[in-house]
Amino acid sequence: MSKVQTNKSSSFIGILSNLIKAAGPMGGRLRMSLILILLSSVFQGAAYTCFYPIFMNLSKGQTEQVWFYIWIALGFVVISAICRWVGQDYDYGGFSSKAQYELRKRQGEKLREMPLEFLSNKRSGKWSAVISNNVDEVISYTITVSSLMMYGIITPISVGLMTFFFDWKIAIVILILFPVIIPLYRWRKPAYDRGMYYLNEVHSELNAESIEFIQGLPVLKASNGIDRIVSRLNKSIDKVREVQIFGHGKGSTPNLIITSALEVGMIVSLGLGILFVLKADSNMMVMTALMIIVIRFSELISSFVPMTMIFSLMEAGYKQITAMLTAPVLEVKDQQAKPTTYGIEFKEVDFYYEDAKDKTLSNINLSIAPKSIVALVGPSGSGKTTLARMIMRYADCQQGSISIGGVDITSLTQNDLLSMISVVFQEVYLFDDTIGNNIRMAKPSATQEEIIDAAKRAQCHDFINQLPKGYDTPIGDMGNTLSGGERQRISIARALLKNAPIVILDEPTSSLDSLSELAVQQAIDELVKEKIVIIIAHRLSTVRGADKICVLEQGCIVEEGTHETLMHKQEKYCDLWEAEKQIETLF
Ligand SMILES: Nc1ncnc2c1ncn2[C@@H]1O[C@H](COP(=O)(O)OP(=O)(O)OP(=O)(O)O)[C@@H](O)[C@H]1O
Repeated sequence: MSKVQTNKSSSFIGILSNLIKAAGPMGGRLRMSLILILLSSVFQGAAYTCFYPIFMNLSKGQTEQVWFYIWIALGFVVISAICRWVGQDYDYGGFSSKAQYELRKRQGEKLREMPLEFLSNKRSGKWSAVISNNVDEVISYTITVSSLMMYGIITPISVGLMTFFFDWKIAIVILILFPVIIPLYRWRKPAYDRGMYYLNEVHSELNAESIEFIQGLPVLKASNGIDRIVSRLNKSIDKVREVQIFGHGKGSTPNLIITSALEVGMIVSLGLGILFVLKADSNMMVMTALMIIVIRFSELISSFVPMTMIFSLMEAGYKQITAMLTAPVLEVKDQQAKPTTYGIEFKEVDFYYEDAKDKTLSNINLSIAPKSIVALVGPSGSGKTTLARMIMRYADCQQGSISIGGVDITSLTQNDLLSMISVVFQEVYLFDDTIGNNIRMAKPSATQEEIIDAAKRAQCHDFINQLPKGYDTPIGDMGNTLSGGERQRISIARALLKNAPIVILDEPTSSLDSLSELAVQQAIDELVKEKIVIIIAHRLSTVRGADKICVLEQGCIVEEGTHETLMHKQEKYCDLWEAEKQIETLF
């Protein structure tokens, strides 16, 4: 995730303008709602200000004037209420939900454009937190929080300013409060922002760890590896606790200081008011009105302080959303049409993962002829999977180029590029849908006959037919009753339906028993007919017949050729082959 500026704090107006930006196409409606709520708080202030003439005229016994100002006050209250109702229509009129919907759609599109490298396990937890939690924080509460803040600050300021019409000394007494609150608020805001930013970060991390933990639970239980992951999860939970304790410690004291300063300020206001009355500089009735107003303000202003922290939380969420929406995407440079031939060419390719210290692939030069089978072999971590992923533009290489049919893959749209490639992974992901729809995913327009044909060729038609609802059986209803081999054959049926000219096989049979392996191998044989095949293999015996075998070591291709030529050379490949034979004789 790109770095978020934690040191730069926005002003109140700056945050509002960011929230308006986050609302996207609903931003105009939000701006109007905020203006209406601002007007509502000003008219509320005007209604309070009417207390002065009401009380002044009451003391003079001028009943008509009293009624006149009561009606004016009522008028202001009604206007204030109308502005508030229309303003809050942003929430109850469904605009806020629409803004969330649009923002999440924008994020979904962004995810599609991001390099797959950005969607690795660790980050997917972060992105899921941004899409679910941050969008909710930033959009759902904008009106509620902004209203409380405006009524807490704009209403008292308006009363203070309007009081000048009646008694300038009392007006100054009211406005004295604000030079106290505003610097205190400005002093604390960067710390609140930082606290909320870190809270956001540790929540995202916790989200990522929880997802990984839940998804990996069956494997973890089986492999006795649960303690290690639980300790990672616990570490994330501890971090959240630490940040919360730190935040509460840092936040509570200044909050208490601000709230106490306000209370003292109000008592000072009243004291000064009484002093003016005693010195006969001010009217007793103006003083009575001031007391009512100040008591009412204490409620309004006290809600302002906690709201500032929620505002910081919203700002932190906004920064995460912005970081996501501005994350780098896979750009299509000099867009070109999809090629008609599919030979693959790596030219002097260097690649390193964002967080890696060394190159993962170094100076890769590789030609894969149309309709040929190329096997990638080598020790674990040598870069086989990374090399194969580069063909799908998992991420862009930092040096060199990769082309298909003479067209640089960076000149192809993602749809065009991915339409040419089928991948069969070791781990099969089946979506929470019916078996038929899981196969159809590869070609949404496919007819039922095409799906059945693909399933037959992938050796899975018979077991699907035996299920109570056949192809309409929901995957979710089956729990874990599908075997690894059956899941793998469904994924091969998907690839067969897609009928892409390039097939990448990422050790699809390595975790299967020999019976399943045989069925899956038959399905693979059907899939790879007349295709370019790139196969990542641990067991050399499975790729003996490949047209080209590339041996990788520390990100470099150190040998390439057929099985026979490499055996003849008696170097790296030959050593790996001999080692494999020795292991086989042990079992
Ligand atoms: N998403 C990633 N971010 C950072 N480093 C990664 C990532 N994926 C792989 N690596 C690192 O890149 C190197 C090559 O990994 P890769 O998976 O390509 O090797 P491999 O030969 O396919 O290994 P294996 O046979 O164990 O699957 C390893 O050091 C690995 O830790």
